[in-house]
Amino acid sequence: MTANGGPRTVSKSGTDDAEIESVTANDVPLGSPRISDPVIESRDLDVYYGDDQALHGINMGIPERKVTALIGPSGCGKSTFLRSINRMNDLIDIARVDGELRFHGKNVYDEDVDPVALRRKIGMVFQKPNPFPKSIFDNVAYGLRVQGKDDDIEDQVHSALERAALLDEVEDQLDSSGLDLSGGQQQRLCIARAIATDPEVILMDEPASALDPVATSKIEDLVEELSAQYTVVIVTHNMQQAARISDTTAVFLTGGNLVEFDDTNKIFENPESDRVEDYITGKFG
Ligand SMILES: Nc1ncnc2c1ncn2[C@@H]1O[C@H](COP(=O)(O)OP(=O)(O)OP(=O)(O)O)[C@@H](O)[C@H]1O
Repeated sequence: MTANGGPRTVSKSGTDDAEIESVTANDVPLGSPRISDPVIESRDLDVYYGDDQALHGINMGIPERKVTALIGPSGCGKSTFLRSINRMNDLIDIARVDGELRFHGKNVYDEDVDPVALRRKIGMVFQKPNPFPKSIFDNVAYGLRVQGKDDDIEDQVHSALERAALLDEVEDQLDSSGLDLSGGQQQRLCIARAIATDPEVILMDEPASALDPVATSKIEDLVEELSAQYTVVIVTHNMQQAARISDTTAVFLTGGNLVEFDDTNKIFENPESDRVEDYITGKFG
């Protein structure tokens, strides 16, 4: 489990000036592995809800085709950061973003970026499975039809269900309602829906927190498999889950600060920050 380019430690005390210079943003979290060509990069990202600042100067590069976990205590801004990646915060009237969030080097907050087109490239799966009240087939076909990509739709739906590790269980009931599936199956259906239109990035906000242990384990296996093809960014409250499935881990702490970001093994075995160590070992949070 290594980030692209391997784990490279840059401490805030500044032992490697060249490395710090290469980060044009003002401040980097502890750790900060060198990631060549990150698919997503936040630079001095601040997010406000009205007068309240939820995120402070987040600087982070997310490696391509890896699983990056966002962890930290409740209210520290994990979901806010996740939503800032595909501009879902635009849907919250009082939310405001400063700084940059780059996707392949382009700031997604530039005026010429269409958030709907952006969300086709950066899909999202939510905490509570939210299939449409339609058949299993139509759930997966929905985005393809909206985008006019309905050639070979049968094949595309089958392929998405297969990649979401659901096809074997639903092959004979594609016309049944998606709402009749179990919670775990519904979540995999939502993942199939998200990947059917072939995004590059999948954002997941605690996708297994509403599921039982067996369904959770299936989602975890699936997340690892998906990272062969997609960049996955996942918010989780479950530290064992982050340790099991992610390659890199970002630790946010109370107040909306990204304190440490590194190779997952490093975060869990030998974090730089005492506060992160206290959090990981369950002393608070
Ligand atoms: N829609 C909103 N309107 C106003 N404030 C919000 C909104 N969403 C989040 N916040 C505030 O922003 C801060 C960060 O919340 P966020 O949900 O991003 O944290 P989180 O780390 O994901 O929390 P949790 O683990 O509990 O889901 C919190 O103080 C929260 O109250």
